[in-house]
Amino acid sequence: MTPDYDIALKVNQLSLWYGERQALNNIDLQLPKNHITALIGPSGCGKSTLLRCFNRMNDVIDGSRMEGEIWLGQHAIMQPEQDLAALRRRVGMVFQRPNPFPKSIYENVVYGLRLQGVRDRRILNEACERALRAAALWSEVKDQLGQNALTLSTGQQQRLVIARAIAIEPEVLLLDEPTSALDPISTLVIEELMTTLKQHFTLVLVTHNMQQAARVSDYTAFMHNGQLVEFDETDRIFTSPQARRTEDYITGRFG
Ligand SMILES: Nc1ncnc2c1ncn2[C@@H]1O[C@H](COP(=O)(O)OP(=O)(O)OP(=O)(O)O)[C@@H](O)[C@H]1O
Repeated sequence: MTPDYDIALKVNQLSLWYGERQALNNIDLQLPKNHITALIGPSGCGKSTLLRCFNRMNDVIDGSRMEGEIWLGQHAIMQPEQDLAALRRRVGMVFQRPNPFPKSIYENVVYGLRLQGVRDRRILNEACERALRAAALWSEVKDQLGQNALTLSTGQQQRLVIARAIAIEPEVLLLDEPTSALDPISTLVIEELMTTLKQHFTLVLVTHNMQQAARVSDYTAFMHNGQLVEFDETDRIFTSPQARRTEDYITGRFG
């Protein structure tokens, strides 16, 4: 069946092994453009592994091996000759713990543009402001752009890292438990931010927090033992899941 939304990422029969251990088992999935998809499931089910496939981060893990296809738009990203730097310009990533560079706020945000060879100060300044505004951080830091990023609070650092990721205008933003190191207020700020960012980007969110998945995501994929058990609109996953395993998980019977 053809879905009634545009597809940003398409996964066909994807399997992944770490050595002998199979971590992903024959995943088929289509992630809608300009929406937030949450990946949920019990610890060790393969959420982060699947997320890391989308920018080929698993490549650096010794002994990992993948089969299947992933399409970013019209572009197959699994070929050995894939330029990984080019892929990661199109697919940005934010981790559990904010990881700003020990540089100024400004230099953190324009880092990716500088790597691309952008030298024009006016272009860098505009991109910096645009990204910080989009990351809901501009009003807090606009008078201290030269300050070391490590002096910001953890919640501000996470928004800075998001600004750094979106400054180079990727198509997809991968978020691996982006609020698990944050207090409840900073968590809410990031959740609101995610819902505004989807106007411009496709977001994929790994979260342990089912309330968070229910609050912010449009679609939810429930994984178990390396399999994709169910993918649907978030409301349907949480109100009328089709699979018994999904129901057991969301009602707290396991995981
Ligand atoms: N670098 C690695 N080397 C070997 N095995 C790994 C590696 N990373 C993950 N695994 C294994 O792959 C399986 C899936 O792990 P993954 O981290 O993707 O799950 P997860 O659902 O994100 O878990 P969690 O919610 O605890 O973060 C687990 O059995 C894990 O032990």
